[in-house]
Amino acid sequence: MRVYHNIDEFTAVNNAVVTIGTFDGVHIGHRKIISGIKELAASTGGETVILTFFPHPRMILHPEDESLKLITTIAEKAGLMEKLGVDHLIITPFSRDFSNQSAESYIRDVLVNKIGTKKIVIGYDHRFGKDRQGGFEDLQRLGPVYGFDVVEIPEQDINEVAISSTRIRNALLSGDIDLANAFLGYPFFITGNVVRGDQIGRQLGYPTANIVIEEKYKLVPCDGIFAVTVIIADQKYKGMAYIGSRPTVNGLTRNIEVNIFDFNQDIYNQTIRMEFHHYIRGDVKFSSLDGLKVQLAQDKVDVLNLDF
Ligand SMILES: Cc1cc2nc3c(=O)[nH]c(=O)nc-3n(C[C@H](O)[C@H](O)[C@H](O)COP(=O)(O)O)c2cc1C
Ligand SMILES: Nc1ncnc2c1ncn2[C@@H]1O[C@H](COP(=O)(O)OP(=O)(O)O)[C@@H](O)[C@H]1O
Repeated sequence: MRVYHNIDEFTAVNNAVVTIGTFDGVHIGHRKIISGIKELAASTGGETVILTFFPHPRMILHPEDESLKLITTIAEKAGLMEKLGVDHLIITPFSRDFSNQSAESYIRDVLVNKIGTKKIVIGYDHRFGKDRQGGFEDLQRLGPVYGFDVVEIPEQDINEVAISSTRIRNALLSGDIDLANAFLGYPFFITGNVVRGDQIGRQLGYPTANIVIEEKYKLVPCDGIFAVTVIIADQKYKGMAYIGSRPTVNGLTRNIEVNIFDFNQDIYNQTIRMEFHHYIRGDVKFSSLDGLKVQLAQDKVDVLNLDF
């Protein structure tokens, strides 16, 4: 898959089969659309093109506002699309110039001349161009003029897609990992760097790698303990993860930590990926570190008893 960070880097391809959207999570609804464009491309000898937008205008206009949370970072989204076999991913920032184009010039200059669109798969409610004046009707009207077909994604499918992105976010925020993963079609994951903590973990007999996620807009599940797999340098390990403020040791920051099973390596400063499989329990303030230690032994038993 080729990734373009600006639409100007893209040179038109033959028989481009295009879709446009945010695709947060690249979940089962999105996968249906992506397999749709892949089939269309395969039957016409064409190439698949996804046009997505990043950063979100709110991130540029209000960088201090951290309320916007996404299931996937832009890099994770690109990775998932690559795995699905998408040929081209164009990531355009929501610039003023871009959003000030008229609907007709967007269709002519971007979709037709820049991308070479021969088929566009789009929701009935997709809006584009200045003041969101353009829509499905404009594409249908101008398709014959510029030589492309418009394929509508039915209302029911759009609603499903929208519902599942919101439902996945809500499921992750309420600890329903099983539901989130069922909608995603793969285990929810985070990607981050391992940093130093207070080094209490190793004294407890449970060293925990502290993970820091660079992208502030990445959604982190609710506080609690989770059964996870950790991917370090292409190797997979099972483990138990903790998200919370460590009330037992009067922690001041909200941490993401993981005790990795059957593992004993220094991984400070490494980038790791952690996949969430099941929610185990909520965060608890223990009256002593010994109390926490007893619970950690039980958590490990509980995690190892699960199928994942
Ligand atoms: C599986 C797991 C469960 C945990 N549960 C709790 C908990 O219920 N309450 C709590 O205060 N801390 C909990 N912790 C966090 C520990 O307090 C933390 O790992 C310890 O303070 C070590 O911190 P350090 O990595 O900074 O050394 C848990 C950690 C793990 C790995
Ligand atoms: N099984 C393991 N699980 C997690 N981290 C481990 C493990 N074995 C060794 N480590 C290393 O030890 C570190 C965690 O030890 P810990 O005492 O909790 O220190 P810190 O407070 O700095 O996280 C990890 O960042 C990693 O480099």
